[in-house]
Amino acid sequence: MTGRPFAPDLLAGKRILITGGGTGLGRAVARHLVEHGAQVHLWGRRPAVLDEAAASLPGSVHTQVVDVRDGERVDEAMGELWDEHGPLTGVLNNAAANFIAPTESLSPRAFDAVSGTVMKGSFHTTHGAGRRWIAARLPGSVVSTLTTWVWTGSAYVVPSAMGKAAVHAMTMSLAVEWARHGIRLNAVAPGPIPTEYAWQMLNPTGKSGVGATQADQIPMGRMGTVEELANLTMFLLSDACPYLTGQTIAMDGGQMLAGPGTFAGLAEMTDQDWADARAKSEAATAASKAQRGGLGGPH
Ligand SMILES: CCCCCCC/C=C/C(=O)SCCNC(=O)CCNC(=O)[C@H](O)C(C)(C)COP(=O)(O)OP(=O)(O)OC[C@H]1O[C@@H](n2cnc3c(N)ncnc32)[C@H](O)[C@@H]1OP(=O)(O)O
Ligand SMILES: NC(=O)C1=CN([C@@H]2O[C@H](COP(=O)(O)OP(=O)(O)OC[C@H]3O[C@@H](n4cnc5c(N)ncnc54)[C@H](OP(=O)(O)O)[C@@H]3O)[C@@H](O)[C@H]2O)C=CC1
Repeated sequence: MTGRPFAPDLLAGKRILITGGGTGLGRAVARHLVEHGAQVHLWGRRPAVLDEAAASLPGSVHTQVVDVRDGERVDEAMGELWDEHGPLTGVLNNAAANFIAPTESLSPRAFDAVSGTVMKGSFHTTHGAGRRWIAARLPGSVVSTLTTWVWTGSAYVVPSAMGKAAVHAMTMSLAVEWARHGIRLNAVAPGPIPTEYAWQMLNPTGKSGVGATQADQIPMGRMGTVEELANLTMFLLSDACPYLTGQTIAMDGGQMLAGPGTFAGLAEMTDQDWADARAKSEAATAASKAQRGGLGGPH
C-alpha cells in the first residue's frame, strides 16, 4: 500500500545510530535504512538480540551493548563508534521502556526505569553525537520516536508520557541552539503499530485493550505500519528538507484529534440517522423562530 517512494540511494553515505534497534520498530526501520544505502549501528542491552538483528539485516550493521541511561557508557560507546567507523550523520532515539500501571502504585525505581530510559537515554545519546558534530564542524540529524502523549498526556503511563514530553522539549530547544552548527532535531509521534514487547507492556491482558492500542476509534480505521514509520523517519534523516527542524510530526491516522470530546463518533451515523437528526434540530429551530416575533434570521 505504502510502496517505496524513495530512491534506493536516498541514504548513501549516511551513518545512522538506532538506540533500541534490536527489536520492534527500531529493527524494522533499520532494515529500511540499510536498504536505502545507510550504514547502521544498533544499540541495546541484550547482546544476543542485537547480534540476531544485525545478522538478519542485509547490509552494513554494527552493534554495541549500551544501556542508554548510563551517560558515561553512552559517551564511551559513542567514542568507540566514531574512532572505529567514522562520524555519524544521524541518530534515531528509539529506545524506550513502558508499562501500564496505576500511577499511585509506582515505586521510585519503576518511575526511573521508564522515564530515565526515555528522557536521560535520549539526552545522553543526542549529547554524545551533538558535541562531536560541533567539535568536528559536521552537520547532523537527530530524530526521536515519541508519542502523541506529548500533546495529550496519558493516564496509566505517566512516566512514559513525562519522558516523551521532555524529549519533545529537547527537540524544540536544541533545534534552536544547534541550528548554527547545522544540526537538526525532529521527532515522530506514531499512533499504535503493534510490536511484540510493546504490546506485552501496554496490552497484556484481555481487559487492557482500550483506545490507545485499538484501531476501532482511529479515523482511518487501522493501525499504522512499519513502512509508514520508516518512510517518515528516512525523510527526516535524509537531505530532502534541510530547512525542517524542531518539529514533532504526528503519524496516527487522526487518532489524537478524534478524542471523546469531539464528534468523531458521528462517523457511525447512517443517512437515515442524519435525516432524523436534521429533522429534530430543524423542528427546534422552527419553535425558536415562532417565538422571535419577526426578529432574527440572516440579514
Ligand atoms: C497513542 C499511541 C498508542 C501507543 C503508544 C505507545 C507509546 C510508547 C510505547 C513504548 O514505549 S513500548 C516499549 C516497551 N518496551 C519496553 O518496555 C522495553 C524495555 N522494558 C524493560 O526493560 C522492562 O520491561 C522494564 C520493567 C520497563 C524495565 O526493566 P528494568 O530491568 O530496567 O527494571 P526492573 O528492575 O525490572 O523494574 C524496575 C522497577 O519497575 C517495577 N515494575 C516493573 N514492571 C512493573 C509493572 N508492570 N508495574 C509496576 N511496576 C513495575 C519493578 O518492580 C521495579 O521496581 P522496584 O520493585 O524495584 O521498586
Ligand atoms: N509500538 C508502538 O505502537 C509505538 C511505539 N512508539 C515508540 O517506538 C519506539 C520503539 O518501540 P517498540 O519497537 O514498539 O518497542 P520495543 O520494546 O520492541 O523496543 C524498545 C527497544 O529499546 C531497547 N531498550 C530499552 N531500554 C533500554 C536501555 N536502557 N538502553 C538501551 N536500549 C534499551 C530495548 O532493547 P533491550 O531491552 O535489549 O535493551 C528494545 O530494543 C519506542 O520509543 C516507543 O515508545 C511510539 C508510538 C507507538
